Amino acid sequence: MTGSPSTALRPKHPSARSLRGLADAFGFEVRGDLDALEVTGASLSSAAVEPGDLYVGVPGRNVHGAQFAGTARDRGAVAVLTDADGAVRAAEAAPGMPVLVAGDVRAALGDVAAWIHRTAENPATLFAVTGTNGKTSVVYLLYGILQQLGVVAGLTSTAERRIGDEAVTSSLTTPEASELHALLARMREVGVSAVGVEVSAQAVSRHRVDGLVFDVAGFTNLTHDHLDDYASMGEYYEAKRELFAPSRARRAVVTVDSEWGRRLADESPIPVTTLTTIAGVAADWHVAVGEQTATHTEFVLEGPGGRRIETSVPLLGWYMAANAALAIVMLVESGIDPDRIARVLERDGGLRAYIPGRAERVSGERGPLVYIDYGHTPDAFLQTLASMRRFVEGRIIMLFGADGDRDTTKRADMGAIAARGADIVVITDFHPRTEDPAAIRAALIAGARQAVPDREIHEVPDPRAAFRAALALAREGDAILYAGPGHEDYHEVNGVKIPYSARDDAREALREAGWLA
Ligand SMILES: CC(=O)N[C@H]1[C@@H](OP(=O)(O)OP(=O)(O)OC[C@H]2O[C@@H](n3ccc(=O)[nH]c3=O)[C@H](O)[C@@H]2O)O[C@H](CO)[C@@H](O)[C@@H]1O[C@H](C)C(=O)N[C@@H](C)C(=O)N[C@H](CCC(=O)O)C(=O)O
Ligand SMILES: Nc1ncnc2c1ncn2[C@@H]1O[C@H](COP(=O)(O)OP(=O)(O)OP(=O)(O)O)[C@@H](O)[C@H]1O
Repeated sequence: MTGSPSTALRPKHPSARSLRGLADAFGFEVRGDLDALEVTGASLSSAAVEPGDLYVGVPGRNVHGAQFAGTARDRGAVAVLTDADGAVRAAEAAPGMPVLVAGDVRAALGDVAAWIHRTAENPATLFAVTGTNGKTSVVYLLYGILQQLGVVAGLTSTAERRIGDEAVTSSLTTPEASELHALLARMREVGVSAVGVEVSAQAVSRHRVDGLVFDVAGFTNLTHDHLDDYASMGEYYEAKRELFAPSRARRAVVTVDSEWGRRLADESPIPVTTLTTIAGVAADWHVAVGEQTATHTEFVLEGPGGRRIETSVPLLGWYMAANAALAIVMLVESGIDPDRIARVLERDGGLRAYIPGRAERVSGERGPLVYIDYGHTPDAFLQTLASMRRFVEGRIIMLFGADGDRDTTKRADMGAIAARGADIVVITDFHPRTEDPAAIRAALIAGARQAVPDREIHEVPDPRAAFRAALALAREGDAILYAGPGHEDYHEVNGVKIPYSARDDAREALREAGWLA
């Protein structure tokens, strides 16, 4: 695998298409002369424009993108696509640059990007995964099983975008439509025939997956998160539900462990296959979770016609069995013979998957177990702690912080769940962004204290010092769960991304302590 800095992936041999043809195909009003102009890509970030691009100026929360048309032109953009307001700004910023005018630019972008990159022609099998927790995991599990089946696969997730063995770091969970279609075009060039796409609620609301029809859309769960972007859980649910419409997906696989999942299965207008981990809940497929160890989770998946797959996933937590089962059923719904999947999993002794920063064990054979996790919701805390309790012999020390400038209403619950589920709690800073980090820590500590007044709590603002404090408290047989940073390689303070990899730092601290060679 090759890692490289975050950068959008574009096709190496893009087709040049007539700008006039694009304007005609979409009925855009044209200002300026388009004749003889050709377009090879699209970007809605002026900094990411490549020569031959259509620069897409969208009205944002902070600024109107059209005002950066001058920078986009300097970088080689051939024209601007924007709205009426943006057209005025673009004319000021880049006089003489041709402008295409749309009513709602974001709403047009998916189809425009699909047209430019011809992604509707010979598409790969497309899988979408949504839900509050588990999206990245399911996308990696799909990718892993597809590779075991000998399929050249791709993925886009919060952690990485992957084309076969090539990987780049992600910024958004779901790329903007311009980037997503370019990525799919690049994947087609190298023969990728199946792609897993992690779809956030924001992506559906903001048209990032427009211009695509997924073959199978999967749903994991819905729990408290993003209530800064959505006014209520009901609105958050509605945003996710939109993915399960005939214009966006052909069929669905829905985990019906929760009330939200059952509601989605009932309300979805596309064909739905259901899956549950709960005995007694009616569903097409049932998952029985078996032995859970520090490295593996065993499970049996049973479905229609007496289908039975008994296997394991090399990841911690009952929910990874649920995630793996969802991936398997999605593959079955895409047309892959379940017996073939069963044979391949048996041949390989289970699923092969590595998910960066999802309960990733960084400790070695000696000393406390140390996991770095991406969990940043109350439910993720609850599930991971419960899973660890099943095999951790000693104490669990939980280290975490909470995002600044993001859903503040979940902080008390995060503190409370940590205090109830762990033996020692260490509170640190985690992307305070523009908020006062001390206030974020105070909210977490208040939640923890209210739930368990006598819980041992340490407050250590600097994450490096906090991990070392947690490690100093740990003995052989204990475990440290460092929740939040996952795969990330930065710490965001006041708009500045300071390099910080919890995984690397934890390994360094383990070496300093003599626990790791
Ligand atoms: C709330 C939200 O989704 N915002 C996204 C949105 O920003 P915005 O509308 O505020 O844009 P803006 O800053 O006003 O800028 C307007 C336009 O000008 C462009 N611009 C701006 C400045 C400049 O110099 N040049 C330039 O071209 C911007 O690229 C943008 O197109 O469009 C931007 C451009 O793509 C995104 O980077 C930005 O994501 C921000 C960073 C974000 O944090 N989004 C989160 C909420 C998000 O989408 N999260 C989900 C879910 C994660 C999860 O499940 O946990 C995700 O899919 O990542
Ligand atoms: N099915 C699940 N149910 C509950 N919690 C889960 C599940 N799968 C994973 N988790 C927890 O949620 C954390 C995040 O997992 P993952 O990255 O797969 O979710 P995600 O939906 O992609 O999150 P995000 O959208 O924030 O990237 C994990 O580290 C684990 O703690």
